[in-house]
Amino acid sequence: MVAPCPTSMMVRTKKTKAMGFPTIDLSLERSKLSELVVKACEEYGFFKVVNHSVAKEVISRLEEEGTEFFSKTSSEKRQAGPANPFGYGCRNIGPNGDMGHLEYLLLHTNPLSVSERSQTIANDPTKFSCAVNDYIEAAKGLTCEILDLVAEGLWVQDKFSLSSLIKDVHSDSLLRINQYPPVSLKSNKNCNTSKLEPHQLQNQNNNNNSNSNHNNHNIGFGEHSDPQILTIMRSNNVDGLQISTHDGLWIPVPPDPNEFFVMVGDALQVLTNGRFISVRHRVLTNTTKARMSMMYFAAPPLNWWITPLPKMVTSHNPSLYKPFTWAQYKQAAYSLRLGDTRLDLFKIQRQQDTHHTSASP
Ligand SMILES: C=C1C[C@]23C[C@@]1(O)CC[C@H]2[C@@]12CCC[C@@](C)(C(=O)O1)[C@H]2[C@@H]3C(=O)O
Ligand SMILES: O=C(O)CCC(=O)C(=O)O
Ligand SMILES: [Fe+2]
Repeated sequence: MVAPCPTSMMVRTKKTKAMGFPTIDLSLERSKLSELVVKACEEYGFFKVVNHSVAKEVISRLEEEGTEFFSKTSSEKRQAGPANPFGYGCRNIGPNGDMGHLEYLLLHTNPLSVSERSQTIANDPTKFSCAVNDYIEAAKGLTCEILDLVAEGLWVQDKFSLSSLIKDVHSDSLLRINQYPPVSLKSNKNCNTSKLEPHQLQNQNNNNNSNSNHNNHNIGFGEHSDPQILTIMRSNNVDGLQISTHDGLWIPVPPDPNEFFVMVGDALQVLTNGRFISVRHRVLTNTTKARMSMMYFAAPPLNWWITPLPKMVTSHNPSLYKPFTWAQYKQAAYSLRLGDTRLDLFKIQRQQDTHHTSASP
């Protein structure tokens, strides 16, 4: 008899659990739909949408541009970098030493910025910027549709109060195209992490603290939440994304190139006064195939205030967060590490939070 080894059993039962997350059919009747969207945001901060109205051709044109760019030589790609924060990045994530097995293009969604950046990214900059702008418009449309459903499901008086945050021309929304090269098991074994600085190693370990059957070397993108309001994700047919449930279990997200996945970001957690929690997620590399993902991060203009919607605050349920502008929140995010829970900096400490229940003598 072959007995299962105790460690692998523990990994399967305690650390990753085969369970689902919601899939929402956008063609359903509106009141049902808004109820389902709110429930998914509350329970997972994550869901998949089907029957969306984004044209396949808009998705495939961006995917082609991404494939063309990532197949260039490293020195060609480096002309579009370094990502500080926009442009081409390879392995480095953000300014504070976080690293992953990926390369990416990070762009501001402002059409002028896209047009300028495309000069160093593509051989045909006009074709590149058209593909990017069309994708951004489609992703923005889908985001607004979802945010209007959220507002309806929460019975917020102004149904457009959430979508209007990202519709403004000065919106600070971003687009990121990530490519994760395959990392073979063999190269995992041989990977020499001693070449990394101590703080980088520390970070890889931080990103690997509560997870499934993997080691430090196949982290494509370490555990984090997205700072923005909502993220719309689409990937090719290669797996790797995992989301964390509220009780810390990791759920793999099977890829679906024809559909979109929606993530609640930190700013929506604040806008709903903690009723929704931003989803922590990470990407593990595939052993044979390259994953490509397209992330649209929906954000307000830099000088706009982020505070809980009036409907979400009552005397029994006071605001959990100090008011801050999106620029202040971004500044905090960029001063911290990828996996940090940056919203802690903006939490209001109330007296009952600081009281510890202890048996009185
Ligand atoms: C390590 C970092 C990269 C990041 C900025 C940060 O300091 C912390 C948040 C990171 C993140 C995660 C979601 C997408 C992203 C573009 C963002 O807005 O916040 C990245 C930032 C980045 O890669 O520049
Ligand atoms: O590639 C993915 O699926 C997720 C990437 C991600 O989380 C990010 O870019 O913020
Ligand atoms: Fe993310």
